[in-house]
Amino acid sequence: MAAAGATVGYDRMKEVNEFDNSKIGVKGLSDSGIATIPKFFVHAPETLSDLKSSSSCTGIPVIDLSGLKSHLDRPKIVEQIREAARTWGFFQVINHGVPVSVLDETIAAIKKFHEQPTEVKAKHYVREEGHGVMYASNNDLYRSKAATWHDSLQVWTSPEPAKVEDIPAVCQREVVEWDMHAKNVAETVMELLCEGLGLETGKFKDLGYTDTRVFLGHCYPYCPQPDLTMGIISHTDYGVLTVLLQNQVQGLQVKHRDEWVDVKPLHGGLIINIGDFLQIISNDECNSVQHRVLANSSEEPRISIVEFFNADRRDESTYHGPLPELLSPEKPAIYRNFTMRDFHENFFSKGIDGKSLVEKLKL
Ligand SMILES: O=C(O)CCC(=O)C(=O)O
Ligand SMILES: [Fe+2]
Repeated sequence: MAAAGATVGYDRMKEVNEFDNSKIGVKGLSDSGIATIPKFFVHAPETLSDLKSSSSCTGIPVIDLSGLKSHLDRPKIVEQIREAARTWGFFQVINHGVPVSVLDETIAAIKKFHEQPTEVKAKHYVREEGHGVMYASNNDLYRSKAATWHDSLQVWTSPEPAKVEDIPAVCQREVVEWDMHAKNVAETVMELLCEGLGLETGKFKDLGYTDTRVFLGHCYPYCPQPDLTMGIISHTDYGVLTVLLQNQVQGLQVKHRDEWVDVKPLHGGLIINIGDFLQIISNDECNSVQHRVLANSSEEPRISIVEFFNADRRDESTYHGPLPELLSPEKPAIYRNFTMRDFHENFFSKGIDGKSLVEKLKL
């Protein structure tokens, strides 16, 4: 008898391989006009039963950075960021210094990349994570239980930057420029977080957290059966901090007080979220929160630009852990010390979903 859920004669791995080898991505499937999605995209009933946003709350905090240079406003901004990092783990910043025209141009360039004909994009289609440029559908296609409805262009920008000529021509200038803008915003936010946590000025910058970066340009094309799959499954980001830019197509949700809350598009805003690494070294003063993207039911593709900031993974032997400055007899360490080797082994063994990285390092 076949196992529950399995269909006699269905060879999942064969279908996944055929899809991967075709290099058409979900954008290609969507453009072909299919009315039903291939079975390997269909998620388990537990995932699908919980797809609607259940919260009536207005959404993640929006923090205006325009008063940063004012001695009166700065302490208020520091407090807002500290509070948002602790409670929501997600917030939007406005008046962050990056011109809105740059946000629009970056989104447009990534959209253009994904809208090129398959044969043009196929030249970049590879599965070699960790360096250079990689365009693929579902970075975790061979590790996940079910595939999700998105394709991504991934560019490693620092400390070992991809060769500029390897970045697709339609978005080369925009990717390189965005990397610098995202770095500036991350430096500002990390500095404000340092202030809020009572850490020495420049602590996160000195630790090199804005020098280790990966750029991702996701595309969530129209999905004909959005109730059967996901855009990206629920996960936490594993690094220090993420800077996220989205177009006007809704889909991102964050978990807050056990409910899914929509992150509504805010033109001109940039979303910031805390990763597992920062939750651990801040000894839970900052929170790395579960988030996910619903499969896109609108004709317009959802585009998001994600820049991950992390500790330098080349140094495998230095120990990281809760910062001693944040510990006291009342607030003892919640996590054990770890090396980046430990951290990455744990990350890749867990797959993208689950909260287990933080859990595994708990004392
Ligand atoms: O597309 C988005 O808005 C979120 C993407 C995301 O969570 C990720 O790449 O880790
Ligand atoms: Fe994420």
